[in-house]
Amino acid sequence: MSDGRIVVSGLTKQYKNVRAVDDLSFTVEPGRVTGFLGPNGAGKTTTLRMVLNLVTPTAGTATIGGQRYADLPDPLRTVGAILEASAAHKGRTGRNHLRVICAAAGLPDQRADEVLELVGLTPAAKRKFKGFSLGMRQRLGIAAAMLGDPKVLILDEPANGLDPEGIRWMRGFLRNLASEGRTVLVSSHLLSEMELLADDVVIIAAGRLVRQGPVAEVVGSMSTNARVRVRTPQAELLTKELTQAGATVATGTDGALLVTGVEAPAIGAAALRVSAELHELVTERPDLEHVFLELTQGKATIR
Ligand SMILES: Nc1ncnc2c1ncn2[C@@H]1O[C@H](COP(=O)(O)OP(=O)(O)OP(=O)(O)O)[C@@H](O)[C@H]1O
Repeated sequence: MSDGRIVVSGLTKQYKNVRAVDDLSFTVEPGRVTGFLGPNGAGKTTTLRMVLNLVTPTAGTATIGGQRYADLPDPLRTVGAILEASAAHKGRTGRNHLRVICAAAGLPDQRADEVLELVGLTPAAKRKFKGFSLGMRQRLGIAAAMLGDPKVLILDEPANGLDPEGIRWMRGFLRNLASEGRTVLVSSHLLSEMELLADDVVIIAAGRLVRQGPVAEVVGSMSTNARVRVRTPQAELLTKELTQAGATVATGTDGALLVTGVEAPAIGAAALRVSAELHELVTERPDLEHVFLELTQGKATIR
């Protein structure tokens, strides 16, 4: 096993009526947290399942450190994964849940306590799973994934339902794992979550790749279309002046002008030139989640 890089190449999964994953290719680098992002039903879980050899691809390959999961000599110590955070016996304590996994994987019992410590669950070690909050369940899932001290971590929606404090903890935890040189792949359907957690992002919709790159770059490319909201009694006059300056002007339902293509200072200057009185001049950055939905929705058919 070399570096823990995940390479997905031409991966496809055709269910009876649904092409859940469609010729998907991307790379996940070690030493970074990569967000795997897509709306519900985009094919994230199916992709992760194929990477982990739980679903057989219709076409294409997925490798981890150059090998398919099925060919890894010691998969549990190479890859840790959670596909469902809340899967544990209700009456069992957190520690016992982990010990059962240790026993099955041939790991020493003490490893259970080590990973509980790692995820900050030591105080709750003796509590029964049924009393765990969602955040604690997520942490326990991560603890289980860490049992084999894996080089690669694959987490399906680990931040789902976490409060801001939980997300902050998750960020620190995942960053730390990446800084140790591990490969960390986390899925989510929320861009805002990935902005907080990930270095890189792979966006899919309807089983296909939409964007891939550093999260700041991808988000930057999505938020360029700022719009300025302008209210003036001389709407017609200002519209003419702005259009001549290369702007696109639409009128909102409330009569305000919605201007794209020029920034607020240029609009102020245009208003001054034609002596238009300004009652409102507000730059509206598009809500990223909204842009993300637009970016992905166009691709989604009924699935
Ligand atoms: N075993 C299966 N048989 C038939 N269709 C399936 C099966 N598993 C998934 N699908 C379909 O494949 C598509 C992709 O599902 P998948 O669970 O991979 O998406 P996802 O991005 O993980 O979504 P979510 O965030 O809702 O879990 C969906 O349309 C789903 O209904």
